[in-house]
Amino acid sequence: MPPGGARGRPVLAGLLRAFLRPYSRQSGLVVVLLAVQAAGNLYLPDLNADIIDHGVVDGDVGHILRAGGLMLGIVLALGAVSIATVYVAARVSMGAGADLRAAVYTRVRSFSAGEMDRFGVPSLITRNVNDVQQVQLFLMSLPVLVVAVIMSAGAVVMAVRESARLSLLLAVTVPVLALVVGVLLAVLVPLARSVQDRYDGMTLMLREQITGVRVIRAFVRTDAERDRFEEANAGMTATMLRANRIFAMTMPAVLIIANLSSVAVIWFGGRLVDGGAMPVGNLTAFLVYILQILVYALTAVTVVVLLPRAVAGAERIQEVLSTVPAVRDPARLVVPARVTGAVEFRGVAFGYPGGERPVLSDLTFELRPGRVSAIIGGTGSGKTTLINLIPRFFDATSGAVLVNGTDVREQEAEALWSAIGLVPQTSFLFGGTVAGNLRFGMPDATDERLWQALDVAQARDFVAALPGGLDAPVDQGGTNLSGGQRQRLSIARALVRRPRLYLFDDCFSALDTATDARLRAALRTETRDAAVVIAAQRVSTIMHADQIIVLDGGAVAGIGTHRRLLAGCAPYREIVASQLGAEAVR
Ligand SMILES: Nc1ncnc2c1ncn2[C@@H]1O[C@H](COP(=O)(O)OP(=O)(O)OP(=O)(O)O)[C@@H](O)[C@H]1O
Repeated sequence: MPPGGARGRPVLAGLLRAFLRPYSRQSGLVVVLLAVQAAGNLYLPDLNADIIDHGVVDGDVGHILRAGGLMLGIVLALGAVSIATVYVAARVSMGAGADLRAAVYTRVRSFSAGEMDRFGVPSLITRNVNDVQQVQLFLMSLPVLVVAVIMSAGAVVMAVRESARLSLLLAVTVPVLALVVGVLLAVLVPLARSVQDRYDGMTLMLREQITGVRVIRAFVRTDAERDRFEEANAGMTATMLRANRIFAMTMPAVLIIANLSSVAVIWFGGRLVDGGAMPVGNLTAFLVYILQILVYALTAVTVVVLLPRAVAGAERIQEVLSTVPAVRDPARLVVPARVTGAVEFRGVAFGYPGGERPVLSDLTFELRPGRVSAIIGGTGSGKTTLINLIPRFFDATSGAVLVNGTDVREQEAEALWSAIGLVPQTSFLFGGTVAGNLRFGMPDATDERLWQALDVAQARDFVAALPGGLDAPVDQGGTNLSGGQRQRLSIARALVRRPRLYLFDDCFSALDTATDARLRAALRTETRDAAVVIAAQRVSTIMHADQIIVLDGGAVAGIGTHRRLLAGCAPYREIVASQLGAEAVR
């Protein structure tokens, strides 16, 4: 069902109800203040009629001054009430909007890699920023809608009070107005929804084009991509223009109805006044009420037009809020007796959600503390997937992964992660300084500790050469550093924490062979008591490991030392021969 359909509106209403609940007292106050404003505004024309009928017509200057003074007092009081309303309403909508954003953020933070993949990062950002803003915008204009409804209904009542006979005119005006507004909305609502969809598409395209700008240039696709953008931009402009053109017709349409109604009121009202059936003051008041009905109907339209985008936003937000992360802490936590860094895979199989075939199958092995274990395999053989099962980024489809002798599914995630030093395949640095990045997992680490970690990661020289050294600035994503420098800082960041279990996911590939060798030699001493797991494609990186696990198509093809595997594992021999030459396998 499209956004804004029968399912969409309850989603928006439900979301508003839930997030306005903590502000129910302030919201109640806003409604009361709005009602006071409406009552005052409805009373003013009546008071004006009184001045005309009993002051002007009777020539009673005292009455005019008294009623005029009262009018002035009411107008001033209404001004004060209006300021108070805006203040409280703004606090409610800003507060509820902030809570909504925080709720989406907290939920996204609890997502496992599976949910992240399902939504996609750009979409999660748009939902947290743009969609929340749409809902907030609607929330901010809700008081206008409330006023419009109270005022229109009140003006009808007051008009009938002024003259029941003349009110028969309303039987014509109101349906005509309803028809015009109905037609406008029927055209505008789908257009507004289409603007929202195009806006989404445009955001996605821009994100892709800006992120991939180097690839676009390298493949000489600049013109083609510009055309794609211009086409989308023109489409969006055309839709918005159409919506605005129709919206622009609203004002003249309502004005025509207003003017025709005024003529009719004066025509028929004049006759009633002439015949003595209606005082002239009531006629003026009646005119004002009719105009109020029309003006507030117009205001309501401007708010209702925001509805489709808010509904679409609410649906997308609700989708995030109602997604339960597949990886969660268990109800009963098991705390491992000892944190040793030991890892055990027991008959583990894994398939990505929606994937046809399992990516890993029947994995059984141990990764022991004090030893370097390597995982080697061709591209796509499942090395990263295997590593990701250890910190429980995904859960095994069958079998069990044990860390520190306990199933990872039974442990508290934060406790599990604090025992692990992970260096991902693609290093990621945060905007800030070198020291800020290194202290990411251990905020109170001393400078000495940072330099020690940089030493092991073979990064001391380049950091020392940076202006500012440890305080040298790092751009978001580490874009002001080379791939190898990023990689080494990312390794140092893991070392600073001195965890019991290191997971190096193919992170030595950006280093030249000599640096790679020096780094691994230094690592040996630094990580003496910890369990070290290195996933790699390069044989030279892992050949000296205590234990090498050969992955082939997601299954274990052999486990052993370099020497033993050369003797008895054909897939390993193939890998070695392809990288080091036939000589190496003789
Ligand atoms: N998020 C994902 N969703 C679906 N399938 C995935 C996902 N990530 C990886 N795969 C698939 O799982 C398989 C194993 O991928 P994985 O990244 O674990 O391999 P790898 O051995 O680390 O490869 P490389 O050395 O190229 O990094 C591949 O066939 C890949 O297409």
